[in-house]
Amino acid sequence: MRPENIRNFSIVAHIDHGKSTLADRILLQTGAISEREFRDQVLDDMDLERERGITIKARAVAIRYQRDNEEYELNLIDTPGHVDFHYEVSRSLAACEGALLLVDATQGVQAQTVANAYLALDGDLAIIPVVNKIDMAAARPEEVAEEMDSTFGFTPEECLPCSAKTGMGVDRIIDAIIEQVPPPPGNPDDKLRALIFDSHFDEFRGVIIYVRLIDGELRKGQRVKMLSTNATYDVTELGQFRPQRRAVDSLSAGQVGYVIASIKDLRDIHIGDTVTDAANPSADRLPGYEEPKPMVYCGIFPTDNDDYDDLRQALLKLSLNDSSFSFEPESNEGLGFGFRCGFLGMLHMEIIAQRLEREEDIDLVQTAPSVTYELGLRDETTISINSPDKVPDPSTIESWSEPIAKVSFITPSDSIGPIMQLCQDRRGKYLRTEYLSQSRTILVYELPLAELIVDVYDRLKSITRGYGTLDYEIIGFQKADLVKMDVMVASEKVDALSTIVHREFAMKRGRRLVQKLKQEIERHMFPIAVQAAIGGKIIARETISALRKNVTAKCYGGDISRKRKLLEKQKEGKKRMKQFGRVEIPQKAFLAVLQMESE
Ligand SMILES: Nc1nc2c(ncn2[C@@H]2O[C@H](COP(=O)(O)OP(=O)(O)OP(=O)(O)O)[C@@H](O)[C@H]2O)c(=O)[nH]1
Repeated sequence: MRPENIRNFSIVAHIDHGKSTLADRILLQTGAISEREFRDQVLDDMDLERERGITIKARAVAIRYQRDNEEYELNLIDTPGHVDFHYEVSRSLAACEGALLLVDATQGVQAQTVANAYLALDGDLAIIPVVNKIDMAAARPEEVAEEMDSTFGFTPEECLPCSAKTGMGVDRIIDAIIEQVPPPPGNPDDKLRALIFDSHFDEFRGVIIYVRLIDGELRKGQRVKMLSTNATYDVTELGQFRPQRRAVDSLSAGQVGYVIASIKDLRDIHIGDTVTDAANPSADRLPGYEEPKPMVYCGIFPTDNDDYDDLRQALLKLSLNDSSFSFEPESNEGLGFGFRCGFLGMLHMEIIAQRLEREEDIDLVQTAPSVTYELGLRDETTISINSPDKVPDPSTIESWSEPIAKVSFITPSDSIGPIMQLCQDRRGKYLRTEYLSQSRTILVYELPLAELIVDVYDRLKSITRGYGTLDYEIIGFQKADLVKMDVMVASEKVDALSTIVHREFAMKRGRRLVQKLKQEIERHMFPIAVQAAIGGKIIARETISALRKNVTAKCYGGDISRKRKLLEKQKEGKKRMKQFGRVEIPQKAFLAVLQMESE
């Protein structure tokens, strides 16, 4: 295929604005899939994605399309739409020359519409604005076109109206792709340079990498070299998804396709790397991308410790297909053996936890999320920690830094007050307000990531009755007055209950924590002091008074079977108790604290 007849494009949109439906509709209208296949959304091929309506992994489909006696190849590169997956969007966009910016005519411009539009603009892509769902009674296409004008400067005439559901307006979109997206620039006669923009692990074929050829030609059987690692591989198969996998003998400059080369481990592949010919290599590396680091951590423990090995296997399998997910063994006095897992964000965490429970059938205990902190030590070294038990002796710590997110809220204007209050309560720093239209506003704040992940998203939804959306990016680390808060039960320090808190909130949180523990720990034969402390100084205290608990006391009368049942139940309960000095702490108490939301 000549580069002049190739168009590489993506669809970017806020969640649920109809990206997958439009993608499928384009495939249907160009004859790539049948009416029946259209009904089973082909681009989202993971069950879980379909259920949540979120496209997680980027995929590419090559469409052959005939117009005016010319054959075109339209490569549609799919992108995820959620906040946690920005980096996947930008790496998919790096393989494109154009993007459809899709907006729901009933919802208007939302937080991820703005974020994705900027990613496309940063990548110098031709943007075609599309207003979708015009078949709906609640559609307000004129108003939404106005928002596109005030936010991005697209005139109402430039915005193409369509209904991905009925197919109305979709032909015009296909024409616009051919007319407005520039053909790929590369040279088929130059040395091979191909960009790896995605990869996934196939149980049967091993690693499958997705490439966009910039220059030259890639052939079956060719020995290729990865420029960042110098590793070489023989291409055993290459081809395109149309949308089924179809092998070809060669791909040339401008084309998009997949490569299979007996690569065993996803970790051998660097997304953003340049593939070249091993015998005749190009020296020029394409601009790559930096892999995102996990920012949000939580502990995942099997409810039943016998499931530990199964859980480890399951995590390993997941990490094979998702290089941004990490895990390492962790043990906790209260919860036993488990893993500390790292995620890009809250949604990423939720998806992985759900997948584990559903696909692997393992009951899990998940602790409250925390973030990565950077600690400057007195010996002038810096360490990163992602869990309170890794905090060194306080006397060695010079400073604490925490990740800061720039958060953009798009909200109905009448909710601005409560959202500003929410951000202030969460140590937020106000940046600016922009007006999107008469009734909707963009509000921008800096918030510590640790505060953002607690409940800001849920609170936004309830404040705005579901109409508010947010998007964030990590802008760096900032110094903060953080401390490690310890918990003592009957004078014994319980490491598993330590947390990292801002000094300003330590008192309040400490008080809540000891109250909670008081409720969860049963009375013993002696009084028990429950204390929260910072660096040896007690900041909160509760006392559990002494009482001899007799669970059968209420069962007067002769009902021996009921008595026995109660005693057995009590025995079972005991199994999940941990002894700390003279005190038994139930697993429930650890969870109550580890899952407690900070306020
Ligand atoms: N009435 C109407 N509904 C539509 C239209 N396009 C999409 N939808 C519906 O809107 C919902 C979301 O559509 P999707 O295509 O899954 O949205 P998406 O943007 O791919 O969502 P993510 O994968 O979560 O990013 C689905 O229920 C679609 O059936 C349209 O033009 N008209």
